[in-house]
Amino acid sequence: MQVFTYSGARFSPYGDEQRPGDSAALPDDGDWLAPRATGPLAARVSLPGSKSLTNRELVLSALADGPSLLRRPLHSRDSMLMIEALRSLGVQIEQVAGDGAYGPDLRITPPAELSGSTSIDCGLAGTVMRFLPPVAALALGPVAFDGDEAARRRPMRTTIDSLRALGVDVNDDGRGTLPFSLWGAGAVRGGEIAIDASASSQFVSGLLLAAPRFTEGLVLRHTGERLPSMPHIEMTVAALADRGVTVESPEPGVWVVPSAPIRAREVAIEPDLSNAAPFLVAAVVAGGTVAVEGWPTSTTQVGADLETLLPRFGATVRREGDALIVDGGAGLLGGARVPGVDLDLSTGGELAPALVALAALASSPSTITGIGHLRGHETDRLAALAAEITGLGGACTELDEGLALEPRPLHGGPWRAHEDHRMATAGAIIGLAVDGVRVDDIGSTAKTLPQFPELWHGMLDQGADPA
Ligand SMILES: O=C(O)C1=C[C@@H](OP(=O)(O)O)[C@@H](O)[C@H](O)C1
Ligand SMILES: C=C(OP(=O)(O)O)C(=O)O
Repeated sequence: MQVFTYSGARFSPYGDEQRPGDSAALPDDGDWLAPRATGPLAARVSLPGSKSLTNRELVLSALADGPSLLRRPLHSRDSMLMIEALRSLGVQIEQVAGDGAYGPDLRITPPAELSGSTSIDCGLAGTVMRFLPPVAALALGPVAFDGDEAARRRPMRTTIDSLRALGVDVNDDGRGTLPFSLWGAGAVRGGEIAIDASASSQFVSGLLLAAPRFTEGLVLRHTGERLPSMPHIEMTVAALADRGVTVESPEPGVWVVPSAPIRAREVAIEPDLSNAAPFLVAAVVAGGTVAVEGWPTSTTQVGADLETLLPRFGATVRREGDALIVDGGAGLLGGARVPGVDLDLSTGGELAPALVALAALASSPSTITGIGHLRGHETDRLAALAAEITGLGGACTELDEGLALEPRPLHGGPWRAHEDHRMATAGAIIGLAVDGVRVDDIGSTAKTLPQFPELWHGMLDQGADPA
């Protein structure tokens, strides 16, 4: 069995070896020359597991009443960071042989008591920095949290304030970001607290995941004006329900979590539907079809919305067997008209970079709103998308809560990933249609999809027979 390593800032499931497919496209300066599409596609793509599901199930398994088994989990930098952090809190996590194409299954055995006196590297993973502090508060002893330089710019004040409101001893420098530390008392009493989760749904999810282990459970009230990414909160509530914990929501923005055992279970992780976005968008650009295999019939993943979003750009979408198939017809490259869109993406901000890249190639203007909170993602995604699209000759301007795009002919040039996996894949989308787009850090895709370069090349190599 292939040995997966969990070390190094740039995670690779291939250990120190170079990832297949990378070398051909890497010029001397280390940039990745995005491959052009040369004709309509006829591709089938199978993707690794969902980051959001994997990291939730890792946390719930660590807090459960016995050993759990995750089948076909994601193996990427974000899941590696979660695994290492949980191990350092005393959780046993072993790789066991499974039937997944992208690595082993995971058996997770919770300790009798979580142990503190450790430090946790959050990397750039929002799920690690927002989900683990409430878990660490259940451990005994000090736990320090830090991450990448870019992670120190992501909002954390709500996590810090909510822990304090729960009576946890937190030490920070008042900036509301990493690094900070807390002193776990071995238990959290719980009760009722109010938080402002307008900067990230992960503040809510992090508290809900640990709350069944609070002595009195939790009544959580969101007080801010907006609450992004609701499907991710629904995913958290559903994952808890599947483990025997019923979270009630008596009114919008209020969740009531009982103090209850979190059941151990075996769970199969669905493919990552947000990571399907660039592949499915490729069919709209290149024309022809891209099928993503293993598309769930029902899911809490917001990537499911691609089924209704991509037709707005002129594609047709169908299901065949277990696959979702996007048919781009002649495709933008074959002369099909790809209309711009007016979209509110407040529920699915994760999909924004791929859809903005497509909108930059569209033949009429687009406005994408409801995504102000993307300024606190891996990078300020609104500034980054506007800068990179403008750098290639496009017209993309920032709005208060979104982006406005006008059709312009694009030219090749550098595309900076800003350490953001979804910026890197957005550059790959534009590079399908524009010669000479060079992504500076394709390795950033290792955050949630280390196999991106070879899957992308593999998709393009499966072009339709011109006859
Ligand atoms: O809970 C989760 O797994 C996530 C929630 C969302 O965060 P925000 O609410 O901060 O956008 C999403 O964008 C992120 O990629 C994953
Ligand atoms: C915002 C994202 O990640 P994170 O889980 O680090 O918040 C993302 O993957 O688009």
